[in-house]
Amino acid sequence: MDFKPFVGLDNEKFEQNYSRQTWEYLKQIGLRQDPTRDALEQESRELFGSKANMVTQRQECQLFELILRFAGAKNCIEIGVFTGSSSISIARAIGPQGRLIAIDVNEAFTNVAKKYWKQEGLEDRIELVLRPAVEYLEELLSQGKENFFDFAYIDADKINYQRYYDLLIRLVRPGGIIAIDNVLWYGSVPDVNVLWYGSVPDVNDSSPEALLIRALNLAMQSDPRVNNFILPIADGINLVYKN
Ligand SMILES: C[S@@+](CC[C@H](N)C(=O)[O-])C[C@H]1O[C@@H](n2cnc3c(N)ncnc32)[C@H](O)[C@@H]1O
Repeated sequence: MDFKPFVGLDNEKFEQNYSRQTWEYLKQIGLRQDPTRDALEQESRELFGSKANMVTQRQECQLFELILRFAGAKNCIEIGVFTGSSSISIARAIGPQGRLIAIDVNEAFTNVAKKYWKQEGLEDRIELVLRPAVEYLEELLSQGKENFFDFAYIDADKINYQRYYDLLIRLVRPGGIIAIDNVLWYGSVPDVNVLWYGSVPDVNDSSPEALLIRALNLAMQSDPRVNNFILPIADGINLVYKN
């Protein structure tokens, strides 16, 4: 694959100016206070230890909440619920008339999510599906749900990301949005073949996940069906608008 070198102006200067202090400020002041999320994160840590790092980060949740409110989204689908962080934001944003299909395979994780959905009065807006997501998305297509969803969030097993994208691009309506999490996969996705001011970055992860996400990001950049942008927050979100 040939890469075109980046020829636009860039903002590296600004990014380097974000000191540790600025990042702390952004975390403390740039995000809304959210006691439910405080409790959910603490409980996830107590119950599941380091797996709690899977919780979708607050800045992403906040961003989804705003995007969905702007878009007036009603029918949403999420792959990867864990203890409910992102589903709470989606369900809040879609309002009482909205519906979120939340898919996961782990009952212990989603029992925690259910507790917080109930506490927030969101349980009527969320349908939990405990099944492997590929199988369920295929079933939705066979039920005629093509072009049905306003928003889809992909945040589950990375190895199936391409399949999730291929299925969701059909299930989401034109004008709808797909958000894909972890598209930088902790910095392992940048490709050694992409030149950076004539030198190569010192990352070259060839794990199946890194290769797969790298290929997906690359293919999406010129996919005529969509318009997209990788946001460098959290572990990278590919925000995809279906044309
Ligand atoms: C990164 S976590 C999701 C985090 C969640 N979005 C949140 O807000 O905290 C990934 C989740 O994907 C689920 N998962 C893994 N493989 C799956 C599959 N094949 N189908 C559906 N869910 C799956 C896991 O059980 C786990 O809860």
